[in-house]
Amino acid sequence: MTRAVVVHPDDEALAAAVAARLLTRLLDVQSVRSPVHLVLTGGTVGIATLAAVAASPVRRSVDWSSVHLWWGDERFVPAGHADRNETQARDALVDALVAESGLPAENVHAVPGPDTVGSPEESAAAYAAELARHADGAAGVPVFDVLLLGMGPDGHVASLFPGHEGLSAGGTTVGVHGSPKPPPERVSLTFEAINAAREVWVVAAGAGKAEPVAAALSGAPREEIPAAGVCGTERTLWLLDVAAATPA
Ligand SMILES: O=C(O)[C@H](O)[C@@H](O)[C@H](O)[C@H](O)COP(=O)(O)O
Repeated sequence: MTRAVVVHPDDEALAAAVAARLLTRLLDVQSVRSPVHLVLTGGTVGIATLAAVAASPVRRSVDWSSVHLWWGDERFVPAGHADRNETQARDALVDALVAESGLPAENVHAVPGPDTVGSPEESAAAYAAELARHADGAAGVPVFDVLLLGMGPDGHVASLFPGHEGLSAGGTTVGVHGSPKPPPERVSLTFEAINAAREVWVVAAGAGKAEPVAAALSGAPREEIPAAGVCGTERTLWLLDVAAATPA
């Protein structure tokens, strides 16, 4: 497994570069295997990256008919709610891929919300079952080709927060309560599921991320800095802007 850190001038350049890197990676993977499994993230930079993919002419080079989209975490709010990572991803890119680029609607694997299940735990169980239905590795999830993660100022990734019960959860998914980042109820992939990905890309921008970035890269305990606990089986990329890469 290799790890690399790539730094960009600012958040706009970062989102554009991650989009270009992602599209190129999808093309490279599709030249050797199919289907491709991509895990999306919420957050400012995560969604900006999807918007940059939508704006790129290279988007037309990808065979979206054999791509599956998943989420690393989801807020436990109803389908269509503005706070859902899915809603923001659909608005930025996903609905256009379904309407115009041949992405099958059934390949968009949304995490169930309170409009269809009764609790974050029920949602986590349903999402785990969907992941298992597409599993091709021993981990009970598809072997994700790229798993995108934003990172919070406390070092959280997905909805794995410092000191929270999700950090030690077994299995592939976990229901989260009392999230310090609103909304409080969420569903998240576990470290086990995240680290089954071939490539994990942590994307972070802004001075507020510099301290957890430095801590994660210097080996902080994942209980304190969850971002320190993510690792792709083949590669881990830290894709940053200068502000996030510059410790105070
Ligand atoms: O559901 C969420 O909120 C996201 O999945 C979360 O993990 C996000 O990626 C980070 O909090 C970074 O968000 P920003 O890029 O907006 O700081």
